[in-house]
Amino acid sequence: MVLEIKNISKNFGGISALTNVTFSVGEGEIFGLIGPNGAGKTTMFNMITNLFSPTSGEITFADETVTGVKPHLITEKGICRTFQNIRLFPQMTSLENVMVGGHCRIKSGVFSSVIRTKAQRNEEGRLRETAKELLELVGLSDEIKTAAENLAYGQQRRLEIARALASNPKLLLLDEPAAGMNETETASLFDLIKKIQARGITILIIEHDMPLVMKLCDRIMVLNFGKKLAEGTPLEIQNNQAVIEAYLGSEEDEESA
Ligand SMILES: Nc1ncnc2c1ncn2[C@@H]1O[C@H](COP(=O)(O)OP(=O)(O)OP(=O)(O)O)[C@@H](O)[C@H]1O
Repeated sequence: MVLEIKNISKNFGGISALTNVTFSVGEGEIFGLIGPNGAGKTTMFNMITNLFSPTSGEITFADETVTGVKPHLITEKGICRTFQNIRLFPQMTSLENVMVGGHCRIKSGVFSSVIRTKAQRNEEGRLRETAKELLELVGLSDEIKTAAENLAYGQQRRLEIARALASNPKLLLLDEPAAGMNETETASLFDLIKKIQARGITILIIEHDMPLVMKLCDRIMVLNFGKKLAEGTPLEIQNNQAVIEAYLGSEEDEESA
């Protein structure tokens, strides 16, 4: 297993955002994390990337404990994420945004950056080539010089994925990548995520677009009120009575609200 989550709990003051959640993700899998609003999905991503530390429990990545490891070191170990709210540098070009994402793989230090040694220029050249290749992968080859703020919404989401890939992750966490996308954009997102999987990258995805989740994921875990409600293949999840009730319940709540 690439990622093992063991009995993770997280309390924010009096709120139990996660309670004793255990699951694992196998190498090369696309694993879906679903559940009603406020179920604890983003909190789980924040635990894995150690943006917040868990109240209790353990997380291992490639058989190594990563609980308590600083976020930038987590990236170095090979875990990278995108955020629910797009976090690009708006005035930088697409190419520059992706190059920033690859910066953690640069070895040259401050001194060589200042005097721009040959080694440093070579490294920057490699970074630029990788960034171009990733922009091609996500379908943004024609927008290399476009400032991120001038890209269409769906393009910005794909740029975020390219930037995350620039850190050369083994595990990619995608937080609602289809949010705000139209049907055509969602269809091309599906193809993109499959291409990323074909590169041998394991994917953990939070997504509310159920048709996309069911088509895309190898396995799915459902969270409800911070607890694991169910885990299984898309077919098992669709036929799980507790899951059906949790979703119908939340829809009825929304209707009566
Ligand atoms: N930093 C925080 N401080 C206090 N409470 C928090 C914090 N982050 C999350 N929570 C609470 O933890 C619970 C789970 O939130 P979380 O954002 O993980 O849910 P989610 O499943 O990702 O929801 P959504 O689908 O709406 O994004 C919620 O009750 C939320 O208010």
